[in-house]
Amino acid sequence: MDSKNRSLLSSFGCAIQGIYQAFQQEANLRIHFAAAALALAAGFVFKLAAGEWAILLLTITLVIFAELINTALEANVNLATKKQRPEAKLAKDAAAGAVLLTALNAVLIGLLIFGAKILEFYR
Ligand SMILES: Nc1ncnc2c1ncn2[C@@H]1O[C@H](COP(=O)(O)OP(=O)(O)OP(=O)(O)O)[C@@H](O)[C@H]1O
Repeated sequence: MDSKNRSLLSSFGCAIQGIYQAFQQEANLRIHFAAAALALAAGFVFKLAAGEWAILLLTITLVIFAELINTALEANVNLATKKQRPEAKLAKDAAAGAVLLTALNAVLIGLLIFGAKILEFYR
């Protein structure tokens, strides 16, 4: 294997390791993965259409993406300073706000996709 392919493979390995480490350390990320698993299972139960699957997968990816960026940013801030700094607070709170927005969006998308189907199921 040439060095370019090896470094591509090792970058991929680092990325997977990053997701795994964040999963181990961040309770919120575990909650997002659990919610994603539930939503995917519900998708199979309710036999979603292709367009609905696309929106659901995009929504799940967006939440997990935001939580991973939030984790990376938190680690970076903690590395940069151990002191209480307004800039550190802004960085952490803005990143947490980004996660909150994606999570609220996910709840709305979940209601739009599954709300009517669940009501129909119980009718
Ligand atoms: N160095 C700092 N300077 C000023 N405020 C900080 C600093 N570190 C953290 N904070 C504030 O304290 C809050 C909690 O910080 P913490 O590092 O525990 O992260 P968190 O947002 O609780 O994330 P998690 O629970 O996922 O680790 C932050 O949202 C921020 O408002």
